[in-house]
Amino acid sequence: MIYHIPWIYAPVRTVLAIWHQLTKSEIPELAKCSVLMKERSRVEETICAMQRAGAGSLQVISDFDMTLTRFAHNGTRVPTTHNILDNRLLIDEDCTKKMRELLNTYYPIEIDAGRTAEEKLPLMVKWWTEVHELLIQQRIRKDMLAKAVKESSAVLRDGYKLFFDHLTEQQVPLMIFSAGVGDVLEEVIRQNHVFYPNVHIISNYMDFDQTGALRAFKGQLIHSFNKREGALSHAAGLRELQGRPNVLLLGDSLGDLTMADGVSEHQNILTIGFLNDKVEERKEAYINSFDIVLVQDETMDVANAVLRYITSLRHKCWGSSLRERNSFLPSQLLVPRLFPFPVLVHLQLEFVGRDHSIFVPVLVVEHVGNDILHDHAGLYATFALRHLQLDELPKLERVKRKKTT
Ligand SMILES: Nc1ccn([C@@H]2O[C@H](COP(=O)(O)O)[C@@H](O)[C@H]2O)c(=O)n1
Repeated sequence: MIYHIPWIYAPVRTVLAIWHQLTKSEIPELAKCSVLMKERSRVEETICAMQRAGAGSLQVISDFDMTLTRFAHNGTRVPTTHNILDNRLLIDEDCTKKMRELLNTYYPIEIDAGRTAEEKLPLMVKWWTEVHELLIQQRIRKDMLAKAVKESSAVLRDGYKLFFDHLTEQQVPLMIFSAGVGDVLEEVIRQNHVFYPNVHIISNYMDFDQTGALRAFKGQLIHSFNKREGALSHAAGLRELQGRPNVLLLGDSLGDLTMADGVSEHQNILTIGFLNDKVEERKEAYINSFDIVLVQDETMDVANAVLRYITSLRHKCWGSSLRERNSFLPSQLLVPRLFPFPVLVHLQLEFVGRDHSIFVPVLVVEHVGNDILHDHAGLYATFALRHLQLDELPKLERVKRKKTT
C-alpha cells in the first residue's frame, strides 16, 4: 500500500533544483570543486546516522603530515616532521644529504599508484629504518627540538584552530596517528596552541639518554603502511575512545584507511582523504577508497563543516525537514530507537505518470517479518513523522509496507 501526499506533486526538474538547493544549504562545503565522492548518498546517510548518535558517540582519527599540516605553502612544500629535523641545530650537512637522497628514492615509491601496499611495505621499512639510524648517529638534542620547529616552515591547514577547538568544546577525542616523529609533532601542535587534553598521539617517539641526546626510537616502528598493527595494539587500549562507535577518519595515504582498525564494534566510519600529490594517477584509487576525496584542498573546511553538522543538536537530517522547507529529499529516515521492534522508516520519491514526470512522496515502513507490525504500518508511520517533528503534514494517504526477511 502507498499513501500519497498529493499537494506535493512536482515536475522532476523542480525536484532536481530542490535537491541541489538543499544539498548546498546543509553542508555547502561539500559542493566545493575540490570535493569528489563516489557515493554521495552513502556519505549523506553516514553523516546523518552520526549526527543522530551525537558528539558522545564520535571519535576522530587523523593522520598528521600532509593531513593536518598543509602540503604546500607559498609555492613550496611544507616539511614533514622528519624533514623539520633537517636543521643545522640538529644534524650535519652529510646527514642532510643522505636524508634527502633517501627521500628522493623512497617518496616516489610511497605514492606510486602502480605498486601495491605489499610491494611498498619492505621499502618503507628500509626508508624509515635508515633515516632513524642516521638521526641516532647525529645524537639529536632534545632541548633543540622546539627551536628547530620554530625555525621550520611547518604550517597546519587553514581552519585547523576551528577543528581542534570544536573537538575540545564537544569533548570529542582526537587521535593523531602518525608515521612521523612524535616529539616533533607534539611541538608543532604545542606551538600552534592546540595541544589540548582530548588529543592523543600514536607515533614514532624518540628515546633520549640522560644527557638529552637521541639514542633510539621507542617501540614498534610506524610507517605509512603498517598503521593497522599500531591501531590494533595502541588505539584499542585508549579508555577515552571506548563506547564511541562512530569515527571520522582523515588521511592523505591509502595506508591511513587502516587507522580505525582498532575501533571495536564500530558503527559508522566516514573517511576523508586529502589527495595532495600525483592527482591524476591516484584519483581513481582515492575515490574508490575514501568516502570523500579533497583534491589539492589546503583547508580543513570540509572536515570542519562535517564535524559541525555531526555535532549539531538538530533533530532532523537530510530529507526529514519537510515542514521547514516545504519539500524533501529521497533519502532515508532511520528511526531505530522509536519502536521496540526493528522498524525502518524511509521517505522516498516515486516517479509516476505515463512519462514518469511527476513524483510522489512515499513513506515506506520496513520491518522484519512481523505481522503485527505489518497491520499497523500506518500507525508507525504516524509515530515516525511525529518523532521527526513532521506532524504538520497533511494526512498521508498511502504507506508502503515492506516486509524484509
Ligand atoms: N624519512 C621520512 C619518512 C617519512 N616521511 C614522510 O612522513 C610521512 C609520515 O607521516 P604521517 O603523519 O603522514 O603518517 C610520510 O607520508 C612520508 O612521506 C618523510 O618525510 N621522511
